[in-house]
This record gives sequence, C-alpha cells and structure tokens, in this order.
Amino acid sequence: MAEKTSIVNQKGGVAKTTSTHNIGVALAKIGFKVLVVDLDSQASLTYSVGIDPLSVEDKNIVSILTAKSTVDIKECIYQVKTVENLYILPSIIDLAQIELEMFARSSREKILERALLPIEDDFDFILIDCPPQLSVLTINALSCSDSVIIPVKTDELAFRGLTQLEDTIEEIKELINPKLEVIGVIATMFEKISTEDKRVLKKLEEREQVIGIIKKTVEVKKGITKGISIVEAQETNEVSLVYKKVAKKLITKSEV
Ligand SMILES: Nc1ncnc2c1ncn2[C@@H]1O[C@H](COP(=O)(O)OP(=O)(O)OP(=O)(O)O)[C@@H](O)[C@H]1O
Repeated sequence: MAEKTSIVNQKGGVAKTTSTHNIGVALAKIGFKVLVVDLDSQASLTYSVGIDPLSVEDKNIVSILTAKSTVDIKECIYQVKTVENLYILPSIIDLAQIELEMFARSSREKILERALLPIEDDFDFILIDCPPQLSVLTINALSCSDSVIIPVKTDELAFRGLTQLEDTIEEIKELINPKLEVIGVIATMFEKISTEDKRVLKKLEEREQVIGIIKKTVEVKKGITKGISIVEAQETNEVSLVYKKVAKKLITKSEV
C-alpha cells in the first residue's frame, strides 16, 4: 500500500506545489512508483508537470470527487512524460465548485480516501498538493494521509500561520486519523542576506523539526513553463539535493 503524504500549508505561495513536484521526481528517479495528486483548483501542479488542464477536462480529480461518480480513477491518472515512474491525478478550475457539494455530503472528510482506494496498491508513494486554505479538500487530504510535510516560507507572516495549521493537524489526528504523522517543516525561499529570513529560520529550528532549507533561486522557476522540475534539470543543484534529502526521509518513514 502506498505511503500517502500531504504537502500542506493554508498560506499561499509557500512552495507546496514546487515541493510536491520535486519530491515526487526525486522518489521516482530512485525507482519508486509515485502518484502526485493536484488538489488545488489553480492546477499549478498540473501545469508544472507539463499538462494543460484543458486537455484533461473530462478525466481529472473532479471526476472522482463528484457525488455518484462512475468514472474509473485509473482513467484519470496520467504519466508524466519527462519522468519514468511519475504519474499525476490532475486538477482543473472546476475543483473550486465541487467543494460546496462535498461539504454537503455525509462522511465528507473521507471522500478522497474512498476515491484513492482502488489504486493505493499500484503506487509506492502518493503525494497530495493541498490548496492554500484549511478547506474540506485539505481536511480530506489530511484524513487519508499517513504523513504530512509542511513547507513554510521564511517570513514572519508564514511563521505566524503555523500554530493554526498545527492545531488543525492535531484535531484531525484526534478525531479522524490517528496514524497521521508530521514528518517536518521545509523552510522555503530562504534568503541568506535577509535578516528577517535568518530570524524566522532560527525560530523555526527552535520550534519545529526542520527537514530541509530551500534557498530562493531563479533556477527553480526556470523549468516550470517547460514542465521540468529542478531535480530533473539540475540534479546536483543545492535545491535539488535538499529535495532529494527530504525524499529519503519519506522513504525511511515508509519503511518503519
Ligand atoms: N526555492 C524557490 N526559489 C524561487 N522561487 C520559488 C522557489 N520555490 C518556489 N518558488 C516560486 O514561488 C511561487 C510559489 O510557489 P508554489 O506555487 O510552489 O507555492 P504554493 O504554496 O503551491 O502556492 P499556492 O498556495 O498558490 O498553491 C512559484 O512561482 C514558484 O516558482
């Protein structure tokens, strides 16, 4: 059965998508079969792996989360062309609309878990890129995951949002999913020359299990329009090495 990990933070623009993509590529390159799930209606992860959401309009995450869906999830999963062993369950803009429908259903926290059940044994790892809200979609991701990775941008506002996120994770552990384990925080877009970044990183390290520090660099953005992650484009780049280290943490967790 796949190790399922949510990449989560209710703050926007903290590198959830970038982290999901790069950790997914790192795991796939080792030889694991990996599914990345785009749970964000902005469909950034879908774009990042080189898929136009319009080209998957009929078969995507919405198809399987909709009430009374009869679509086979296997038909909604696409191979990422540039990376062997990497697959995506893509998103489209309509995902925002089905949240309301999901909210009205009973067992609303378990809709994603039920949807993923038929393919769990087909993958070694499933990474879920969560939306930037503590919405019913995020709750679904946390409810079905074995573990959580939290990307946090090294600025004061991002740091302040952590308590609310950790409270939510604790509540989900208590009420819905006792197996959920926080693997740690990735400090993202860190700029060494910034005093604020250094101060926030120090506070993060004092309070959290920091499993990686990702520097802010233009190299990360470069591949996005081509659908190529930095772990693919520049295997030995410092950022790639950190994402590979984080991937190894997940492997260790899955072996326990
Ligand atoms: N290490 C980095 N250096 C420079 N830019 C980065 C880095 N990591 C991510 N970015 C850029 O920051 C922006 C936000 O990143 P990303 O989309 O991964 O964040 P997110 O948390 O998924 O956002 P959202 O909450 O909107 O889904 C993107 O333009 C991305 O290319």
